[in-house]
Amino acid sequence: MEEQRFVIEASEAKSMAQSLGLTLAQLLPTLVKSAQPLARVPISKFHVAAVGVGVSGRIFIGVNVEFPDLPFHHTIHAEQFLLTNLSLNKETHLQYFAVSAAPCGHCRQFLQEIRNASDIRLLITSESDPKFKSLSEFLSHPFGPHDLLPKHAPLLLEPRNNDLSFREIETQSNGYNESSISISKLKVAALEAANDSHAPYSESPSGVALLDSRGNVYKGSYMESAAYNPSVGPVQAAIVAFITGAGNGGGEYGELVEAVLVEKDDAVVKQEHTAKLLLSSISPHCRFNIFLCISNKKP
Ligand SMILES: O=c1ccn([C@H]2C[C@H](O)[C@@H](CO)O2)c(=O)[nH]1
Ligand SMILES: [Zn+2]
Repeated sequence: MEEQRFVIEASEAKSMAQSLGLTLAQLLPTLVKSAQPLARVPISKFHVAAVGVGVSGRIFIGVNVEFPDLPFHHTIHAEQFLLTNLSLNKETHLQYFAVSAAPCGHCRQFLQEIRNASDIRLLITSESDPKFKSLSEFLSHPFGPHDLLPKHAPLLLEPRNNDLSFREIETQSNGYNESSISISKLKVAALEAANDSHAPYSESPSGVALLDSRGNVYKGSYMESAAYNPSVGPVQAAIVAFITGAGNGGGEYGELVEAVLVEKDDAVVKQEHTAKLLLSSISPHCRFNIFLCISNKKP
């Protein structure tokens, strides 16, 4: 039960709503306050929670996560956390969400990565008369995937396979002896995450897998924004997986002991240095490994 705090199964969500005489959408704002303490906000102390419902009827929670000692752009906004949580759980569309404060411009932009984003409905619980309104009311004249991609290209949350693999003969690692089982396991997980990565703008998908001291693996896929800057890095995505999966949201980053990043050898956007920086800051003893992959997609 504790482990379910960032995802509520559809049947449970439905019975919660029914017992309160509410629709699923109406239930969302009632869950925001209890989610706010899950935010990790050592810098601002400003707890943001976003609670959304997907097409499956499952409810997902997102909170903001800040990293002291690093520049602000590493921060994960609650809305980005929410979308990462949906993506990790293979939820293909976000319908409604309630959030404790008005989404910033950067989050309004990141939400554009979802198909028919303007129809997503959102409610701000801190308003005096909170009501669901369409995202298009918060961001008119949007710039988004439709400006850059072919119409039928898979968007964020939609199934994809980037068709990445390792070369037959391993050519590159950081020199670390790859004999350990944990590294091979992480390598497979990080490649899966890279194959799920939403990186149509740079065509530089990447994935990270993290191992904690209890042997649990957490995967994270890089997710790009058409406007570039609001993108979510693969380490950030894996941290979301760690926070949501590490039991009651209380996992300490110091429990992370091993990390594997997989990215393309000819990527124009490279994660290596940023990933290393973020990981070494939050868990100084976490070993970092990088493995390069190739794309089997025909140009
Ligand atoms: O849309 C927003 C705006 C801000 N924040 C977070 C970022 C930072 O942690 C804190 C203060 O800006 O609130 C969000 O999570 N979502
Ligand atoms: Zn934001």
